[in-house]
Amino acid sequence: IRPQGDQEHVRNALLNFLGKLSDGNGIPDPTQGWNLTSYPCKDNWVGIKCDAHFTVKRINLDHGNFSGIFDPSTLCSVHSLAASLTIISLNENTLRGANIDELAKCNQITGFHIGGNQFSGSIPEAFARLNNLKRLDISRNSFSGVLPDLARISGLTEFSAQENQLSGTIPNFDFPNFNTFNVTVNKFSGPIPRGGDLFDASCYSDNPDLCGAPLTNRCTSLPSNSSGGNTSKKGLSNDQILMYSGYFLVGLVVVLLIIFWVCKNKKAKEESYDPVNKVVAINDDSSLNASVVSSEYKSVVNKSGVSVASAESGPVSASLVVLTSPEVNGLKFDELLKAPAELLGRGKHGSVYKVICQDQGMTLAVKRIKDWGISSSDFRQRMQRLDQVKHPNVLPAVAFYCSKQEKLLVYEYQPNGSVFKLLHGTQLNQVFDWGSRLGVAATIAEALAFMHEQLQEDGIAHGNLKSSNILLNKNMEPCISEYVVLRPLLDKLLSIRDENYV
Ligand SMILES: Nc1ncnc2c1ncn2[C@@H]1O[C@H](COP(=O)(O)OP(=O)(O)OP(=O)(O)O)[C@@H](O)[C@H]1O
Repeated sequence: IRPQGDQEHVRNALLNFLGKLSDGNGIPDPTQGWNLTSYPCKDNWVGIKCDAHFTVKRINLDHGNFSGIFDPSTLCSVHSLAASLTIISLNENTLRGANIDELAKCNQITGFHIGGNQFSGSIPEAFARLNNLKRLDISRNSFSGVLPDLARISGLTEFSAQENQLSGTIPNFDFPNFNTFNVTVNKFSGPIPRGGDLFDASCYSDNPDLCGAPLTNRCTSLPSNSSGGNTSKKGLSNDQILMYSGYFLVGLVVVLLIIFWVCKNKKAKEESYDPVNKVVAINDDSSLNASVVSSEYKSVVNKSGVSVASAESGPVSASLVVLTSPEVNGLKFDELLKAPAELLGRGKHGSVYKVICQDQGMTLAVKRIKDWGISSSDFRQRMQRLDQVKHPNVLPAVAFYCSKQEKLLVYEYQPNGSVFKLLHGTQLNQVFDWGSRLGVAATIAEALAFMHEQLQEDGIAHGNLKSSNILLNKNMEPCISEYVVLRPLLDKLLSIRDENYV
């Protein structure tokens, strides 16, 4: 049995509800209850059905001659009523509606019957939240607009909506569950959903734009969603659309993660690329073909991101540095390094490769220096200092690469061999008489004197002057090559002495 206070609340709510329903006139016959001197369950108000605990379960005021307003908020905002009411039946009155969406608060409702009234406007979305609804009768009113997705209410077995002005598509109801279905005389359009043919064509008649079984007019195209129907073009419910969108988003995230992972790995691989090993491999196996050599050089350039630069660009840490040289200005260095290469020879201090750049019409000689005990910064400083000192008989480096383990020097290729080859007769058809030899010696001595004078303060000497490092340029002029490749012998002796002393 409900406490007195609660019953008073319920009584007040019902009287409020009736007041609006009857437009303030109440129930004409006082013997029917509905007054402040009695209680709805205890005194058996007309139209009220309660259970054994005096809880209001049903309100049935069909044919009550009511012409006011049905406002569900008067009932459903009272917690105990909202939790107990299962049926509201107001058929065959002349009622209009207000706050109809508030009915969703009475979520125990299993039957809502307002057939034969004057309700108008659209059916609120909130109706689709009446999860316990089994029977819905909104027939013979003036409802318009599209239906909410009532197909979400899984237990629905009766839907009577005939003689309204409803439009849009018919929700994808679970027709096999239904025992009553009627949407005649409306403005529904599109195909009758799957299973809808369980009901006769008479249940669909007078909807000119409806098509498909059980109607005789066939659907010619996919249903249009422009009228705002609650199903998608392919008959997907909102839930399904939401679900597929979720799958799509998860898929997208996975794909993006994979792309991110692949890119990261690629970058890590590029960063961990060690040109030394490749060069060593070439050095260890002279039968390796030229393209291997060139690809190694290419990766050096790619890694550094440096192409031909002017002298002002200066050194780039652990990367290829292009020094000034009129011959290579404007030449793209990566293109140059893509070119085929061939091993020219191995000396005591490293190997030299001939690299042919056909596009630019240039041929270069690249020397990889082996085991040179000099720091990268020292090497870089020497190269840059040397670049400032020019002599026509000293072959300038056009570029260098410098990392902790690796040092490369790039020169213009000199086509006429070395003084060593002239002296030892390996070059045929070359006459190297004493006059020419003295001329070469004088030229080299002069060039050397110039370099020593210029670089005196820097303490930079050639350190490895010999006939194989005196090359003959295209004019058969002798040029000192590989200046600065080695520290001067004196430096070496001093460092050996220091090491022993320590
Ligand atoms: N710029 C160049 N143009 C043409 N040939 C070159 C050039 N630089 C070097 N060479 C040739 O490449 C070959 C190998 O040179 P490399 O300097 O490695 O040998 P090396 O002088 O005998 O030894 P090292 O200088 O290491 O003591 C030599 O025959 C040399 O004349």
